[in-house]
Amino acid sequence: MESYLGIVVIVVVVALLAAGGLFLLFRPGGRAAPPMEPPKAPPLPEEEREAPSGSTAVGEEATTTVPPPTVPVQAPPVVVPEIEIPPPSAGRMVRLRARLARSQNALGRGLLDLLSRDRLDDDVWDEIEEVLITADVGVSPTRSMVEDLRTQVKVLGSRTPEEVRALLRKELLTQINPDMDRTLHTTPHGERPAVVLVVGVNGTGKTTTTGKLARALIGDGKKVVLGAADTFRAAAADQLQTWGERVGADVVRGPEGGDPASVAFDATARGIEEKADVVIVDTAGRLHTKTGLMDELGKVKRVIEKKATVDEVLLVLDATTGQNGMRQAQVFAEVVDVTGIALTKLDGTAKGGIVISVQRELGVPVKLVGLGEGPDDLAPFDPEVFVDALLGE
Ligand SMILES: Nc1nc2c(ncn2[C@@H]2O[C@H](COP(=O)(O)OP(=O)(O)OP(=O)(O)O)[C@@H](O)[C@H]2O)c(=O)[nH]1
Repeated sequence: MESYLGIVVIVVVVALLAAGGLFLLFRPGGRAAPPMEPPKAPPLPEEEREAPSGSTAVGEEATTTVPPPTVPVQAPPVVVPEIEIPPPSAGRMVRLRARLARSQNALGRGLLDLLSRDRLDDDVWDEIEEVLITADVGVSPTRSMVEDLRTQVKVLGSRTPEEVRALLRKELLTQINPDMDRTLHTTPHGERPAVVLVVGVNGTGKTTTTGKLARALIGDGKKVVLGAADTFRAAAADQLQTWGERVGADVVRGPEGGDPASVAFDATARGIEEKADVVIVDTAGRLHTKTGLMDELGKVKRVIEKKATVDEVLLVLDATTGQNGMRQAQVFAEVVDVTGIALTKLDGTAKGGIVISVQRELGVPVKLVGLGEGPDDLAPFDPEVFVDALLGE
């Protein structure tokens, strides 16, 4: 009987505890304990919210992988290259004349110092001759200069520094010959553009000069088409393409190792089609054999002439290569009628006298000079500015 009463008491106590618990849980205004949430992973960027690529699918063989989700490919933004507006070519040589400092020190100052000495004996004249030869003036122009200077110094007698400078200025100008026609012929002929053929040994700065020239002409308000007929070197065509894109000039190119004449023809045709003022054709200057070069350049020129006139054959010559460069230039001058010289890297040499010797040797004027690596560092050659820069004015 006692054990029966005990069981009843336990049942009553349990029932009371249960009722209290229920009351606590569901009392008015009360809240159930929040369920435990798993910790939140940091939010993924949009494209990563899909299943990771290559993840194993549930219920599949462990070796089977799910193909990567197709992530919508966003088209890259269209980058429209900014077209540059290059400055006009006029006055560039004045702007760049300080770049002739090395020639000024070696040639201009050297001569001024020697000619200012009180006594000009044979030793001094030998030194003057040496300065001229070292600056690449060339043997025969040096002789004629020394002779002229000797005569004039005798006439002058005692010399003031101003007189020496004036004397030297006059003599250098005579040697450079300011009367030569240095105009770059780029005027179109009615419907047909003018054509400039750029020739020279690779490495002289030929492609760079072609690109710089295009900029200068565009700066002067002309419409230009470029022909990358140096098909021998793919990099040359790429380089030209970049130059063209920067200034909005069309570049016609062919397959690597293709026929340069066909590129020249296409470029001329494009020039006519687009009503361009000038077509500039960059050629490969492989000097493997003289006949090979003659055949190649001859063909390029003939093919252009089916559609237009070749107005300029511009020979690019590296001023730092001295007599070696001069010999190569002579080969080009023998195979094609050069009408002008573009003398590059004149900023990097003390041998400014090459202006005199190259004109004398080839009988054609220096029309353009390269005075730096910048895109607008190509200037129409101005003899007076050049001589004044040499003499430090
Ligand atoms: N300082 C200076 N550097 C120049 C001048 N002209 C060209 N160069 C540089 O000379 C370097 C060599 O040029 P090149 O190897 O001749 O290259 P390129 O112009 O493609 O010539 P090609 O091989 O004939 O096509 C380049 O870095 C040019 O920027 C110049 O007038 N002055």
